[in-house]
Amino acid sequence: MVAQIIDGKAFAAKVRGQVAQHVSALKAQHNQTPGLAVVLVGEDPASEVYVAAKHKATVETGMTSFEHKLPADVSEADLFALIDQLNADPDVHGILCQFPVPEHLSERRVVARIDPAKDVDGLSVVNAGLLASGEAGLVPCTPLGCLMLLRDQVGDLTGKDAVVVGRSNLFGKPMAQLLLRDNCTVTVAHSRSNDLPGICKRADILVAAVGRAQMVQGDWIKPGATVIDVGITRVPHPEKPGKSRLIGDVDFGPASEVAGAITPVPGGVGPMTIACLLANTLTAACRAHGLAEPQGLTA
Ligand SMILES: Nc1nc2c(c(=O)[nH]1)N[C@@H](CN(C=O)c1ccc(C(=O)N[C@@H](CCC(=O)O)C(=O)O)cc1)CN2
Repeated sequence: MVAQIIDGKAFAAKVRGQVAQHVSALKAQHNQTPGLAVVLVGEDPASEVYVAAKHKATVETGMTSFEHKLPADVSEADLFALIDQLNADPDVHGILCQFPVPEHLSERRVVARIDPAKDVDGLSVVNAGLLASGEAGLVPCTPLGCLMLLRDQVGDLTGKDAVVVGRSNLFGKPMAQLLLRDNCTVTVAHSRSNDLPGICKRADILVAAVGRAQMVQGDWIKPGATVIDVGITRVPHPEKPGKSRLIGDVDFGPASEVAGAITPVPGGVGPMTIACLLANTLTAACRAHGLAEPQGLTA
């Protein structure tokens, strides 16, 4: 079997197009423009690239982008003062602080300071609780993107055996909640699970987010399974000295000979993260103005 390659880049472009259409209607019918504020602390090169990509995508979909760059040694008090100001700003519907933050700051405390209704990363305890209790909140962007790819690829997920490898608050736990909400039978496994290969081999849907490059082997995969690879590790390029390339948590070559469908790295899950951030910002703006939420762009 040769797996179908799931084109996350193309799907993300489709989602961004849908967001842009809704934004245009929101402006025309209600004179409202969704606004996203991104806070970057310090000068981490990868974070600067992601923040620039978020700004570009926000503007391209017709939303307002507010960028705030703070020095690496900013105090927690000064960062919180900015977040408080953004929480109170009616033109700002979504707020996020790009991670990682410098060591003297706590990601948990930063997220907790953001108004849950504007927490478009969906990482606050309030939004995690809403997701776990099946209520409407804001869902973390990468799991939401994976769910959209799975619904598009598989159709109805009811009754499928889904295995999520990884148990982080950022990804594994919300991914498991979303799959459960779509009626999958969900197992959350991790690097210390007994017989990880055997657990993975039961999965109709295998989501790998363990954070170890190429850990999931081809012979761990059930023939015909749908495999979603969330890992992104930058490694030296084997053939181009001085260059690097990205690899996932799944050993792609052997896995794609067994799976029915698989996301590549890059070009799979990654682009969905920013597309879903825009979708969440639109959802937050609609809720703030008491308007109907966009269909198909939420969980
Ligand atoms: N506050 C947040 N911080 C971080 C998040 C997040 O969701 N919220 N996620 C990551 C970084 N990230 C977005 O912020 C992100 C990561 C990867 C991609 C992406 O499109 N990756 C491409 C490859 C890009 C490349 O060539 O380097 C892919 O996988 O195809 C988008 C966004 C950490 N911080």
